[in-house]
Amino acid sequence: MRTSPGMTIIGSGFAGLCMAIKLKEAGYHDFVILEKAGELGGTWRDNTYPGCACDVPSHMYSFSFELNPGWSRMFPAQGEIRDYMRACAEKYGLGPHLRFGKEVVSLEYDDAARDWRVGTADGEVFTTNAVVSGVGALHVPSLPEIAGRERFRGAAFHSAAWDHSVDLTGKRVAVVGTGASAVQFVPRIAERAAHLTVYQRTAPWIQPKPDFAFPERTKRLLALPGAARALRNAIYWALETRALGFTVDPRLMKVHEAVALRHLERQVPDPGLRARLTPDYTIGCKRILLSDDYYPALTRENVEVVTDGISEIREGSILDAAGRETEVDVIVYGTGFKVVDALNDQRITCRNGRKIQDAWQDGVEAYYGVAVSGFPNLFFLLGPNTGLGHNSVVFMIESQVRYVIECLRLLSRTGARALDVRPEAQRDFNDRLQRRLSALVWNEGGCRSWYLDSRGVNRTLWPGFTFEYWARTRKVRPGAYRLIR
Ligand SMILES: Cc1cc2nc3c(=O)[nH]c(=O)nc-3n(C[C@H](O)[C@H](O)[C@H](O)COP(=O)(O)OP(=O)(O)OC[C@H]3O[C@@H](n4cnc5c(N)ncnc54)[C@H](O)[C@@H]3O)c2cc1C
Repeated sequence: MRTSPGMTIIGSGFAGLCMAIKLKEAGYHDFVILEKAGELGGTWRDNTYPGCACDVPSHMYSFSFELNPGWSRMFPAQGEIRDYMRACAEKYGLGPHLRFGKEVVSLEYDDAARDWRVGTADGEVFTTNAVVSGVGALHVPSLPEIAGRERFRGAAFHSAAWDHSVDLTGKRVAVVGTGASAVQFVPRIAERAAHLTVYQRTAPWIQPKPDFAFPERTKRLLALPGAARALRNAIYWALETRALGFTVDPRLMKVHEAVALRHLERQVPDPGLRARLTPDYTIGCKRILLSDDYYPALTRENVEVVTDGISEIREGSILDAAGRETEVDVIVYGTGFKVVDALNDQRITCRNGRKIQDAWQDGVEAYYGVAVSGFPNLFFLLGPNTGLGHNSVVFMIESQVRYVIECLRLLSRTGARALDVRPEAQRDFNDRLQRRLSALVWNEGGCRSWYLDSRGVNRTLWPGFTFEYWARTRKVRPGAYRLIR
């Protein structure tokens, strides 16, 4: 079957939904949203593990044009965010545009027709003038390469595919990994399991989480004209100050380090355990986590932290590198995700003569994270170097969506059919970006994190303040693009 929408959006997370809403507002109604899953929501649909919540305050982790005075708490839980996204889709009438169960597997540019052919796994082809990729970076679970993993006979699952049919009450549970997800679900498991063994490879930096439920009175106040906006602005600027340490002077990260160490000291009285939980790398080089209940969970009598590494998984046990064998009934992998750099995960072939993966053989890059030279009218949301370590990515998504709409307006104004960013504009932008990044915390002291690619280059984060990105993407510089008629 062949369909010809003017525009195709891939993914129905925050990025895809925002693009769709703003397209409609700008008067473009001829578009589809292709989503591989059976419903919308991206991250907040897939991750249903106990305790799953956002670490950006609710009033900032939402659309600026769709404020929600009714957020129940400072840091929203997964279900509330998913419901917010569903409500947005409903309010802005996205239903007729959404196509579920449509996994995009190929993007082929027809240079003569100036069209993209978007192929889905079930054989449908959408011929479209422009494509916006909102595929997200963190939705392919990563399972560790551990000898014997397949031999384990008990229940075993990844946090992003939580098996709710497995009752952990009274079980001997092992958690592998201590990243952002594990820090949220470990306290919940610890309450129920007979015994919990947490296998930690790298200790995360953790700061207090100023979370609380908003009293009804506060919600009523926030519903007054301008109140929710004022709170959002206050949160925005508070979060931006965190960028001073990330981006201006890494020495400022010492303040963050002191806060985190004090938190650890307060919550973990045992010096031996504390030593094992103290990170040995610069704070900020990996995402700083927020939690008030993770450390207390690790001090429980039924919880043990193993830092020796896992050498083997057996039918009913885990053997650690110190030679200790621990019998377990269930293994939960909190081992994060295979980071999908834009379309560079080999799951989607994308070509205009040459493949996009070949264009990226020296590293994934784009112009402002949005456009890649040689691939006209293909736009990325949260593309290369536009992720954040300090503020809400929804802010970046909104900036990028506005930029894409500006690109479409440029096409309408000039009568061109497509635009292609000039290679020199992309080169110049990325050279400056990487020069700036090389001096910052993510490259300090041999720090390794998923922010860096296999060559140790940061292709993930925006190295500055988010308002700087917002200001620089407000207008499209026509000189940066080649217009194709
Ligand atoms: C557990 C977890 C917790 C997080 N917590 C935070 C947090 O606290 N703060 C924060 O700022 N960020 C957090 N993030 C990052 C989060 O992913 C982003 O904040 C945001 O949700 C990204 O939105 P997105 O629309 O770009 O991607 P996603 O939400 O990942 O949505 C992408 C969508 O595209 C679909 N898709 C992918 N490939 C295809 C394809 N080939 N064809 C069709 N559809 C496709 C996916 O199914 C998905 O629905 C978290 C991520 C995870 C996994």
